[in-house]
Amino acid sequence: MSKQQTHAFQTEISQLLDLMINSLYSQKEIFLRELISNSSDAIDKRRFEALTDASLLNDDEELAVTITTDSNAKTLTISDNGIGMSYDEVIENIGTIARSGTKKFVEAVKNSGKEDADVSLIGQFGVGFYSVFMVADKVTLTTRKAGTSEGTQWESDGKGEFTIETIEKDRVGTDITLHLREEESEYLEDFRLKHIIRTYSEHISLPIKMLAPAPLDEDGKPQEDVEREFETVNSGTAIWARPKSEISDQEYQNFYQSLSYDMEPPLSTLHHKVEGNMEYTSLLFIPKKAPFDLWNRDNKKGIKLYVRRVFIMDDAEHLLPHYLRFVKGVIDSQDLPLNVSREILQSDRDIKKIKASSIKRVLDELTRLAKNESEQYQEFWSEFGQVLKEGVVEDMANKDKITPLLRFATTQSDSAAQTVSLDDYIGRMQEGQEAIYYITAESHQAAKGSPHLEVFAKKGIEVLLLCDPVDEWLVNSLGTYNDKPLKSVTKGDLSLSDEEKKAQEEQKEELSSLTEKLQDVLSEAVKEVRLTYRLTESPACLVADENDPGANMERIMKAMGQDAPSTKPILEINPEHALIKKLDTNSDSFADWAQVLFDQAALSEGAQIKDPANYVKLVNRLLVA
Ligand SMILES: Nc1ncnc2c1ncn2[C@@H]1O[C@H](COP(=O)(O)OP(=O)(O)OP(=O)(O)O)[C@@H](O)[C@H]1O
Repeated sequence: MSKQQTHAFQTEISQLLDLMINSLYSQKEIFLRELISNSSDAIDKRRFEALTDASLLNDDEELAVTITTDSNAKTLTISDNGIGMSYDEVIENIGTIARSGTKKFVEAVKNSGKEDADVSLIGQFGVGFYSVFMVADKVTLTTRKAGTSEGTQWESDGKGEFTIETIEKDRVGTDITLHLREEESEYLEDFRLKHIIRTYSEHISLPIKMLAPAPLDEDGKPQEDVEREFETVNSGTAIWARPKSEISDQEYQNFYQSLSYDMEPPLSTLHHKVEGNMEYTSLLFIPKKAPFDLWNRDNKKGIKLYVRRVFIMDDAEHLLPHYLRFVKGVIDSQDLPLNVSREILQSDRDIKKIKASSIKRVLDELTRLAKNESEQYQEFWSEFGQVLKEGVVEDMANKDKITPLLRFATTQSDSAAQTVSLDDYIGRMQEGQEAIYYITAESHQAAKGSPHLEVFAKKGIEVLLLCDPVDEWLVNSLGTYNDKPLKSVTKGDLSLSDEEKKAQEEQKEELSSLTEKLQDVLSEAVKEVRLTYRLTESPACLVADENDPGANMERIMKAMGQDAPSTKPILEINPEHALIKKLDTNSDSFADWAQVLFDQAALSEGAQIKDPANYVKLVNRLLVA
């Protein structure tokens, strides 16, 4: 039974289409790349599904993308014999459900002033199909899903609505016909179309076909009565299968772009052919710039797996670990079976070996960059450092390789830029300094301003300033580096000389009634009150007990929606500070002073105080007094 319906586009898609039609003027030609890439994906899917259900593909059927034009009707048609779509899939994929990138794309286009940049965003945000409305005022899509007998037709002028109906269609696959706008007739010219295909889709490992020119007659004019044949326009060879020496930088870059939609050339290109027991080729790229979806944990695309040039899946997970998710590329195995499943991949020994070698290649390359091209490495670090840090936690086997690649902000410089390696730090350690000191905080500013650093500044000891969320896990996993333990400046005791210890013991005795009274008054908020020698300018600070997680970790756990055990901090007071010297345990306002001291210590760490209004009231009362 035929059904015809009219639907409104989802609001976000309408906004997107409005931008396509009215705001993007340059490089409109990329619509063709987008359609070819969708067709190629659809063909890959059909081939893949046919591996387990042979009825989905006839033996004699050549899988290809075909491009035809009709200059009278002013239409351009892109056809494929890929997997196709069912009626419901068309509704879902094209029109009603915006992809995750749609909203971001709309925002990015609105925010950017440059037209070129606008167009480059289309691929990155996965909104490719809609780019047809840059050149067409009406688009007709007909499709039939492999394994079904019914076709579907979708049509729209891109202005708010589309119609959809069931139709008869004799071939499996998808045809997309663009009714070109008056001013876009260049896309009817063979020469122009071939140029676009060669520019963007040269490496698609599928034939892209167009009608060959008609043979010429004796006068050199095209013969009109002979039937023209289809010819393949792209070279269609997989670039990774060619010898390295024959591939130009530009070719590598074009291929990288087709994988990543990144307009910049990659930072590094790693192309290896492995022979012997296990044969495979890997072509990996390290990008210069982070893509917008780097932090999307569901985004697993990065490395494409091929088996003897047949695309198997887009799934970086088994081929590279999560912390190298920014690497793009292809791995093509000679030995795996074509019908390899995700489950098999997970346990396959060869895949594990390929993964281990790929990790090694990427980390070796980063080590090389860090050593020889430090400026480039620094740029890499500012884009991907936070992600690479996850590797120390995630990949124990390679921890020793990753750790020297880490870069930190420290008290040595004013800037928040992460530029200091642990080797740099160790090279600058003071005589007798046993540990690598660090502080974790919510922001660089909070870390830098922490009173805990006062004594370190006085002694000239450098401290790592850590404020990325992953840092807490990082320092826990690191434990030590080159036999030097990593130590938080906010935890536990400072190691001291014997004389210092003696002097402190005496002072502790002297002030014991003060610390006891403070502890009494603040018993709900603190675990202990004790003297400190880590402060020079502040009256008090909070420290965590040696085995407690610490305030920053608790804050992060809460932000992640996890139950953090609430541990009480230790209040340390600076016996040399005028305020502490003036504290009078017998005064009526002692409890007020104690509370203000505690709140100030929390504030100076960048933490929030429980009752800000009460704090203000107390301070004012004390000021007036
Ligand atoms: N020729 C086609 N054959 C089968 N399905 C298609 C075809 N073209 C598009 N689709 C379906 O429509 C969806 C939307 O396509 P669109 O180009 O907007 O985004 P995408 O291709 O998913 O994103 P990206 O550009 O990041 O790959 C596709 O994911 C696919 O499911």
